[in-house]
Amino acid sequence: MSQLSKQIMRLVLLQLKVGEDKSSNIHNAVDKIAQAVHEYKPRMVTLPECFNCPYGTKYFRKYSETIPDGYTSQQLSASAKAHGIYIIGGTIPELGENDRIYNTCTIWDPTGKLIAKYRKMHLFDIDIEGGIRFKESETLTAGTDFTVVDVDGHKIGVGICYDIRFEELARVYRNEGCEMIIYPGAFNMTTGPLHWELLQRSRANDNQLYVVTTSPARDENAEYVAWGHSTVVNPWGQILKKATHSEDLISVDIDFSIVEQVRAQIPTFKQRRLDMYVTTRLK
Ligand SMILES: NC(=O)CC(=O)C(=O)O
Repeated sequence: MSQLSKQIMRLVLLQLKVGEDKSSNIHNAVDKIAQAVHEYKPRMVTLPECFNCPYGTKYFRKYSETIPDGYTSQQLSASAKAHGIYIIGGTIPELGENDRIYNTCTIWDPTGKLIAKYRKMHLFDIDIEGGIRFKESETLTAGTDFTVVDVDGHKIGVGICYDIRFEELARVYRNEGCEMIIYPGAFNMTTGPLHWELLQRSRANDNQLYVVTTSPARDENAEYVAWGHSTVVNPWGQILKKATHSEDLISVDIDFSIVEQVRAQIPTFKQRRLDMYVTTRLK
C-alpha cells in the first residue's frame, strides 16, 4: 500500500451510516474501506465510534462481542490484511472479563494483526436540562489503560469521544511523544454544535499535534442523533478537512513535519512552569 514518505501519511476517515442491523453495519464498513483503498490508496483508515451498533445503552450488551475472536474483529483483521493498511477500528461494544462491557477501539496493522485496543476511559454520563441525558455507566465499564501505537515511526494516541473533554488524557499522550490523537466519537445535536470543533482545536493547540475524529453519520430517526462532521485538525489548531453530517469519506495527507515546525516556533512545552503547578492545586 502506498506510503508517500516517512513524513506524509494518507489517512481516510469513514463517516458511516449505522442502523439496527449489525451485519449491514459491518459489511458497510468493509465495503467503504475497500472503496477508500480503491479511490485514495491510504496508509490508514479510521472508523466511527459504535460503527456496528446504534449508540445507546440498551444496545451495548446485545451487540457486544469478544475481541479479537468476534465477528467484527475478524472482518476488520481481514480487511486490514487484504488491503495492506492500518485500520483504527472505531469502536464496538466489547464483551470483556467478568461479563463486563466496554466501549472499545481496536487497531489493526497491515498484516491483519491486532496491535492494540483502547477502552473508553471517561464514560459519557451527562444530564443537560432541556438537552440530552445519557449514562454510559448504566451498562459500560470504564477502561484503565492508555494506548499509543507506532505507525511508520509516528506515535499515535487513541481516545474515544467523551475522552476528548479531558485535557489530561491528551497531555499524557503528548508526554509520551504522540504526534496525533485519534478519537472515534459520536457527539450529538446538543453538544456537537457547542463543543465538537472547539474541543478538537483545543486539544490540537494545547498539545501541538494532529487531532482526528470520526463520527457516525447523522440519522434523524435514531434515538441518539449523532452530530457527524468527522474532522482533521493540524498542530496549529487549523481545520484541515471536515465531513458534512451525511455518510462521507474524506481523505487527507498528514504532514508530520508540521508537528516539529509548530513545536519549534511556539515552544510552550519547554516553557511550562512545572515548578509552579503543584499537583495539589490541579486537583
Ligand atoms: N458521546 C460521547 O461520548 C460524548 C459526547 O457526546 C459529548 O461529550 O458531548
